Amino acid sequence: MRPTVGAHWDVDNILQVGMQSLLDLFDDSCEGTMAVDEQGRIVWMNDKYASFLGLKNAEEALGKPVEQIIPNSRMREVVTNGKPILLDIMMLRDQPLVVMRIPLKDESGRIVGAIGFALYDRLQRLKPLVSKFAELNWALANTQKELAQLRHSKYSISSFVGVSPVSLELKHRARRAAQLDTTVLLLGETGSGKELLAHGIHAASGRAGKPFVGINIAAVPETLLEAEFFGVAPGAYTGADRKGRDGKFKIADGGTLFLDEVGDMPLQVQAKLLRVLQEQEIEPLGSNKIINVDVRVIAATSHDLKQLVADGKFRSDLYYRLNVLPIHLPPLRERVGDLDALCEFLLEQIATRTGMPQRELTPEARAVLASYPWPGNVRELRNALEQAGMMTDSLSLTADDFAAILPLDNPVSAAPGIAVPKSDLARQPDAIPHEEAAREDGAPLAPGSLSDAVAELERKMIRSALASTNGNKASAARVLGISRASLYQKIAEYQIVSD
Ligand SMILES: Nc1ncnc2c1ncn2[C@@H]1O[C@H](COP(=O)(O)OP(=O)(O)OP(=O)(O)O)[C@@H](O)[C@H]1O
Repeated sequence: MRPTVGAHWDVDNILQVGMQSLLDLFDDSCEGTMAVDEQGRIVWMNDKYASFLGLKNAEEALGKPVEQIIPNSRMREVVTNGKPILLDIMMLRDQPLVVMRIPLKDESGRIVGAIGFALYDRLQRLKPLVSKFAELNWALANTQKELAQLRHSKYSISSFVGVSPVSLELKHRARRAAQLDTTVLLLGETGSGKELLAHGIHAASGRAGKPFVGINIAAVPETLLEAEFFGVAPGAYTGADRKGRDGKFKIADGGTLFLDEVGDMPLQVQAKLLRVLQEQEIEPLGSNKIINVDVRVIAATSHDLKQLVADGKFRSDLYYRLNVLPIHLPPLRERVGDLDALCEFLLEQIATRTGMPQRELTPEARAVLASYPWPGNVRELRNALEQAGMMTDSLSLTADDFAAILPLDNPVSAAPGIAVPKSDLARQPDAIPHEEAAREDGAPLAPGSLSDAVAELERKMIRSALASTNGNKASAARVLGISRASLYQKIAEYQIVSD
């Protein structure tokens, strides 16, 4: 027995009357009203809403699936889960509508449909809310557009500057690779243009309109790599990842995923990558749902992958899977015929970026550059040109300008795994020779905490290593004898600015 209120009212009555009054109120104050059945088909609509929607009359909408008449409608959601949406803003015909949707249930509680109310002309009191919504919508659309632009390739194959026969052949191979939708493996020393070429291949491929997503495997801590690749399901973790997030494979869906420094991938992740390459499906962490993806992989490495396979550090099955279409990028010293074109291009780029006048090279300077082994390849060449330009006001860069920059007497070893000459370290303003750091002369060190001193030493060593490898982190990590992941961590920790 339900409790009664007063003499003539019982609770059921109050609810019924209350509901009727509420519906009347909404019907009266809302311009648009409509109802759907349990299948999401429109069963009723008022004439005002019909005319707002551009229909001749309400009958035109009857019996149609709601989305056919109102594309953004969430009425079906309400019918499916039985939960009301009491206040929502919906864009319709480029206009914001304040809407309310309520499920309709029969006496047994079964959902039989839903009713919706929309306000559009009389929004005066809700104006601040609606303007805020419009602002946020606009900002979101802009950000999405920017992101999409960023994810599109910045370069084409012709951005790879090179006129020597070997470069022309390389670009020819890249163009062919672009037409085939297979995995590509780019092999070459650091700074030789692997990433640039990967962008170019993507841009020349049928996937050009879709995202180009890059990931530097060496820069991601091992523990985060799987999440970075495959994503995280909502609720799998607490904290920032609580809501879940897409992995790079999902983001690159339809486009190209560039796996830089693939040789640095831990064995456990290699097994998972192999599966994705074979099946074209991923399983986000913490979910047991398989998601299909359509991604073309371009992998790159400066390591000898075959050697890594022989050493048991790289899976041979993954190696064969990646090595379908290998492209070898020769080091700069093997294509000196490109130097003039490259210098001209880089000097122009530097001038544009720095706002300084564009420099030229004297014939002697060209000869000096041609005789240098360029272990850091084009990246090192650009740094050398920029440094030389900063040291003189003259429009011409001479051999002397480079003498102070390039260690000609003591060339850096050309192979990856660079041995940095001491002269190199000493030339850097921050460098501290080992002798000084050790203070074998017994001179007292300034007092202070040991950890501060160690941090300072680390900072200086990292700066020196980066400077002597022209900002190449892979080589700098090797010089320092630490993993690349820890170098990246320390760079972030000490806020060291590097290329
Ligand atoms: N042929 C080229 N023409 C123009 N710019 C080039 C060329 N090769 C390399 N570069 C430039 O040199 C820099 C290094 O190139 P990139 O990052 O592609 O090398 P990488 O081989 O991927 O190096 P890493 O192995 O260190 O990642 C970039 O700024 C790139 O634009």
